[in-house]
Amino acid sequence: MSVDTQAPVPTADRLLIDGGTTTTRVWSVRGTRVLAEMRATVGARDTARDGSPEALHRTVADLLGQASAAAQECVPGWRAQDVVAAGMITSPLGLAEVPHLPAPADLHALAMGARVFSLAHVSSLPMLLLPGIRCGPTVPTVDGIADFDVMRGEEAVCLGLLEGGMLKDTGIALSLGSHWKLVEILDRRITTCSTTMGGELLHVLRTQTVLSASVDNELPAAFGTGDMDMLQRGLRASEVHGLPRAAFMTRLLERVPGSDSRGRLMFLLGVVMAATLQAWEDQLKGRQVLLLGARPICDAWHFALSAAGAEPRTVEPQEVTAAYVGALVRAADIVAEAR
Ligand SMILES: O=C(O)C(=O)C[C@@H](O)[C@H](O)CO
Repeated sequence: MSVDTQAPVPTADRLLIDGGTTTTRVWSVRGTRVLAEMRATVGARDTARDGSPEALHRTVADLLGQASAAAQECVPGWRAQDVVAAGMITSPLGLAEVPHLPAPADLHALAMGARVFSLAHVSSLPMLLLPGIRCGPTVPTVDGIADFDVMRGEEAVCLGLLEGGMLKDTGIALSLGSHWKLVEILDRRITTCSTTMGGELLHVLRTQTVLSASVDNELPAAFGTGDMDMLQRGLRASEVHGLPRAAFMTRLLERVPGSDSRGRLMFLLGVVMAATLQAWEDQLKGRQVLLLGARPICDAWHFALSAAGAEPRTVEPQEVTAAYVGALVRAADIVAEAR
């Protein structure tokens, strides 16, 4: 007789939150089917900058309302039973803090570490907040700080990719959001991660420094040979001269006849990437790496990692979203089953 060990197909109506460093997304779902997605460029970074979580709390309340209205419009009778959230929104810069779980951890451990909150100013529904994961010693020391790291949000995506079979039982994923984070998975559990502020650093250099006059606002949607050439030159400049000097070269390039703002942004991207890649190169050589992020950033990393001897593969953004949604729904179901 065969025993069916498959999890039952989820059917509940829910609101899900991915609360990141710079962006907050809310999905209304039936089971794992997304009915609507709402987003705003407000996140944990705003709480840090303002010294108050007010803007984030207000944004979350608005997004939950909008996602509910959109779901009810497309599925009459849709009614959320709860809100499930992960990411920086479960940090002290978010809605309420849930302590990190120690690595190694799997989806079941994540669900068991979740906490239910009642936050009436944000939603009338119970809110299940999932923890992030910490890697390294329980209490880090100054000397050992390089061996310590944390994540909030990326663990849900990676565990969702594992559940969906996109990630093998053992593997590496590189998440390319506000923070660039390398996540290692061993025997279906997250074991380590290494984080750089690559995304935020690029954003700040591009928008808040003198370089904002030298570069385009957005990366090109698709790269041509000229783009790749400038990316490569930025990578090299950073390796040889270090990030602060190579970043200034972006401005100096304005004096080069024929140089344009698109090429200079590609150069700057290469500068920031090289400074990140240095720390990871040995670990990645010969390894398959799943790239998770916006298409242009993934394309740039695909190029740099291939050149560094790794085997990168880009996961489509809709598959990353499906993995995130799947992990949040599964974790909430595990919590419900355990009650
Ligand atoms: O857990 C925390 O407190 C972090 O600062 C982790 C951060 O890097 C997020 O993972 C970004 O998504």
